Amino acid sequence: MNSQKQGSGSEHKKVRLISVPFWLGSGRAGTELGPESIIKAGLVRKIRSMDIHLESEHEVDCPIKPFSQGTPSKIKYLPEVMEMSGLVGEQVYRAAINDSFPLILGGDHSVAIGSLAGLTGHYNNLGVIWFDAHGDLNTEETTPSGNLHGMALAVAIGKSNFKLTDIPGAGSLIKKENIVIVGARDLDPGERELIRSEGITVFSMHEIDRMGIETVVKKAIEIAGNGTDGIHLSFDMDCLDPQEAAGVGTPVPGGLNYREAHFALELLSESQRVTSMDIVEVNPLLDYDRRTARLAVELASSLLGKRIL
Ligand SMILES: NC(=[NH2+])NCCC[C@H](N)C(=O)O
Ligand SMILES: [Mn+2]
Ligand SMILES: [Mn+2]
Repeated sequence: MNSQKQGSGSEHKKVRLISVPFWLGSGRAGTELGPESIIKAGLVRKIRSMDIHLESEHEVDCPIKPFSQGTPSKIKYLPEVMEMSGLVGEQVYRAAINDSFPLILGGDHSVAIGSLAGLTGHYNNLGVIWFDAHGDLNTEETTPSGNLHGMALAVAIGKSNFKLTDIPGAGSLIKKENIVIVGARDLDPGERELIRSEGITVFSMHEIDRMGIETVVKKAIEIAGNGTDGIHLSFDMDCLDPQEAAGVGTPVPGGLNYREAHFALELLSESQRVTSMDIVEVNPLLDYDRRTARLAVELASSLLGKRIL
């Protein structure tokens, strides 16, 4: 179903919101409330106040209650994650072929497997920028937790036994040279090894401290945008410092501050190369006063073109 497309990502006139209330990839309930929380924090109002057509809102009817307990494995809830990914992929694919900008609200970061399944059905060669405190590059062998959100990128590039291409409707795997991780500061030993052996580009917090967020994001756009049909931005809210975004399942100190995050998204918006976005890991149960969800709304509007002046 490859209807190859050169995505310009220019002024995203049409946005399709795809809510994915799902937590089974994270081993901890709460992220299934993320989409509702982000919408209650004013996302729809914000988008409508900008010069953007909010074309439609979909809620993906994904499994909330586990059904795979009868098949114990080291990897938790694999059948549920696969079902969710197929359903999300279908919606994301439909948005993309309709020339809409898919804005996917997670859910834990395993929902990105669904986004990428749908997007690769449409784009032959997609770049991916992955904002995250983590690498999400564990495999069945290296995962310390068995949680699939910590494996999502490995799935996307085909390094785990469970591969993106196992999802019905997915196109090809994401090429490792087209992905860039930004904001990492908590990598497991197996992830470090994989990053080294595969030569995956990671701009950790160390590089952000050293070069500044502007240089890092410009380099990330160059790498993920080089020869690709578009860039998928997968934004794990835990890339932010827990002082800004406490409502995430796996907070790690020393993350991006408020202005760095906004500036990063403004630069990505200006580049006109981003063709889709996920916002994941918002867990309102761990939040204060919906602060993390409100921040997600502001960051999404920066990406969609909101400017101070
Ligand atoms: N998307 C996330 N928040 N991932 C957290 C992953 C944590 C840890 N590296 C794991 O594999 O379990
Ligand atoms: Mn993540
Ligand atoms: Mn993370």
